[in-house]
Amino acid sequence: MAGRQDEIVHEQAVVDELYARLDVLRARARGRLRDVRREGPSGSPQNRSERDAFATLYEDRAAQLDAVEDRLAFGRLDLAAPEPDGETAVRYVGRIGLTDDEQRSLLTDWRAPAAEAFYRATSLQPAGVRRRRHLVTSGRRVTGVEDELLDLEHATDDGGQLGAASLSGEGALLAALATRRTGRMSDIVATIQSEQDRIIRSDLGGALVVQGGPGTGKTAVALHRAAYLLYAHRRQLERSGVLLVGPSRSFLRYIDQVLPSLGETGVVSTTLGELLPGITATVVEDGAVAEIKGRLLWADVVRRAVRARERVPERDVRVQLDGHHLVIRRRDVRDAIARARRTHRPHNEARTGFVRDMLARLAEQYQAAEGREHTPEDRAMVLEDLRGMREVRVALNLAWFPISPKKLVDDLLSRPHRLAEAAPELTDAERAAVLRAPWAPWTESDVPLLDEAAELLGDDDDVSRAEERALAAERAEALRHARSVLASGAAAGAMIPVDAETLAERFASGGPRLTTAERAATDRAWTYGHVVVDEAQELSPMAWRLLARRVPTRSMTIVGDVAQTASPAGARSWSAALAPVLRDGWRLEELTVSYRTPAAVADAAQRVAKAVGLPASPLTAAREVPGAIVDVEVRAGGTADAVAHAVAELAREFVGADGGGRVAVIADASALPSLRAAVDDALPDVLGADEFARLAAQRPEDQQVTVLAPREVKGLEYDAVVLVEPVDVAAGPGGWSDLYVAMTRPTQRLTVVHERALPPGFTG
Ligand SMILES: Nc1ncnc2c1ncn2[C@@H]1O[C@H](COP(=O)(O)OP(=O)(O)OP(=O)(O)O)[C@@H](O)[C@H]1O
Repeated sequence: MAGRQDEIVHEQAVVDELYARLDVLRARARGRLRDVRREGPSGSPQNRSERDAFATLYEDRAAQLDAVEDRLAFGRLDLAAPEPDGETAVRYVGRIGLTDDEQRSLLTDWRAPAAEAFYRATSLQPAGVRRRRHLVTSGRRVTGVEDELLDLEHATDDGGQLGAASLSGEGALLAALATRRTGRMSDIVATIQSEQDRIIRSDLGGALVVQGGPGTGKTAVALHRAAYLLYAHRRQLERSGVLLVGPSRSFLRYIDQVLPSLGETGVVSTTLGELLPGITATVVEDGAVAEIKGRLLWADVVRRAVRARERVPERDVRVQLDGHHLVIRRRDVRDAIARARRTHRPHNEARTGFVRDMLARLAEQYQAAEGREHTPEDRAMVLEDLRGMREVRVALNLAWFPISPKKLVDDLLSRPHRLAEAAPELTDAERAAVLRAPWAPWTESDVPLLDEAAELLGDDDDVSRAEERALAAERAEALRHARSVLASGAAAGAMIPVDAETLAERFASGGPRLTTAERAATDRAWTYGHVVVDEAQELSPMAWRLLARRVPTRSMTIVGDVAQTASPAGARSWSAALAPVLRDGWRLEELTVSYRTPAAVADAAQRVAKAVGLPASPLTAAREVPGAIVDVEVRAGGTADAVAHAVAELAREFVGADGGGRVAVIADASALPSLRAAVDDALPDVLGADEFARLAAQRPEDQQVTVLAPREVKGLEYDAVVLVEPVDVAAGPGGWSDLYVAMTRPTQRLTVVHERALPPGFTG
């Protein structure tokens, strides 16, 4: 024991030194920020924008250094041989890389190649590692060390354990898994397992699908991969950005601390419903309608709907200019439409050419009617007159109607004749299911249709194009300037890795605040360097089309579980879901260890999945928790009381007054109101009025005790779950998948309350 205590004292000294260095760097970044701000708003606009740009860099750096306080250093590698450069054979691994003023490495960033062995080395393949040490810390204090000896030849009897176990840093891992849930996901950087690390560090190129059962760390891995890719491919990704698509706002909130704690803030996180600027689609739609709207055939439907706005009139239209009769001839319109279509430009943009063509034909008729050759000035005037004539405008609009994506899709979904014309492949019943009132609120499955429409229509906005050209010129100028600033060494003192392009963008954006993420989030057609999709099994074929457009390189990380698919529009097989957009251009990785659920819960969920034919991946639980399943069978009508009693007891056991600990009741949506009332009745007696008042005052997203439907707990987790009448959950909109999701939410305890028989497999 004394040996171990000595080790802790030794590591404390190292950790103290690392925090001291962190404090120095923080003070420096703040000092520089103060200096820049002190200069005030004087000087030329160029100087001001330069100062703003540097201020942002220092702010970012200060924020990054603040974010890494918790568990700054968590690992140590003792290497078998001195490294080639003669540096020390001991390497510390932490949240970020730190060097001293002479650029000697003090701490290795977990994402650096030099840290890889910390996650991957095993006693069979030690990769030069003799000992791997996990540092257990609380605040800045080292409270323990956990050693694994990997290179058995050099093993000494120093209390370390053999690294043959399949879990690395088992003690640290199990401790992390057993801690109370806070309602926010935390990073797993200190305990990433080797099968997870392989995925996190997988190449940037191409699409990577990560399939894994519930609780295998898919979300955690996806987030750490985003942080890794931003580190390993910073130049490429910082400017194009990374997009993270999650299933709901509450899910995004659940994960929103992970990337900042890894020092990364540049990821655009969104749901599909909020992906298009100017649209917030939060209405939950009936699954059957979502399925119809998610079918790929809508690509053709929307295309036809656009084409329907380019149409030859039923008859020629006669107009008069200065007493001369002119005819908007059907055949001219047909020719002009054909010619405009041949440009393959979006509808609203191609319209300009169509109108110009038609006006030119009318101007020719006018010249013929006048019987004299027009000078260029005459011609310009005639064209101007024609353009100003109301009848001409109306006739040309009818032939080629300028229309916004919203209007096009709204018309399509609210006007039976438009839908019938554009979607002949749907049955009458399907069309009736899809039709809704004009300007009804947008739903999530409308978003891919709106995006499809926006692609085909384009934005008829000459102004924005002109602005873009001006911006490009401004950027080029800023780049020239940034290069000269860098050459002058002005950024060197900042100790901030910055290249000319990044600096130029900061200069050119005219202000300090416009990050890549912000610019990307407001530009519908932005193409990202990488896209991460979580709960990807829920996406419809049309949603995949939309996402593929966001990343022309197809560099994607797609994580999900086809056994948890609740939406009828979603996927039951990755091949089927991805073939239309990726063909076979994707690679598959599987995660098989459940870190969340206790073994008994994971086993029960697997048995049910197998019994009902869900495509569940193999799943081994990382840990046993005694008494993890509690079966409460009640007489008819006794459910609400039993649930209330169970929740109250679990709240007493798991919920802390410090805000830690989460308990959820999960039931079919129809049962929620009565269960909520029963729980609210029971809690004060068991917990006391004060504790109940504290819980009742919590905001919905922070509630430590909640009553929810399966779709609301997707991707989330709780210390304890009360699952109510499993057969009813399975009969709900998400079917057996909903039950599978509900069963696999707890980290410690699953209490099942039921009046009717449990589903097949539940009890083994
Ligand atoms: N290597 C690890 N170290 C510590 N905790 C881990 C590790 N891997 C996963 N976890 C924890 O396990 C839990 C489940 O992880 P996560 O939510 O990423 O799983 P998932 O596969 O996305 O689950 P679901 O399919 O239910 O959405 C989380 O609390 C996560 O922090």
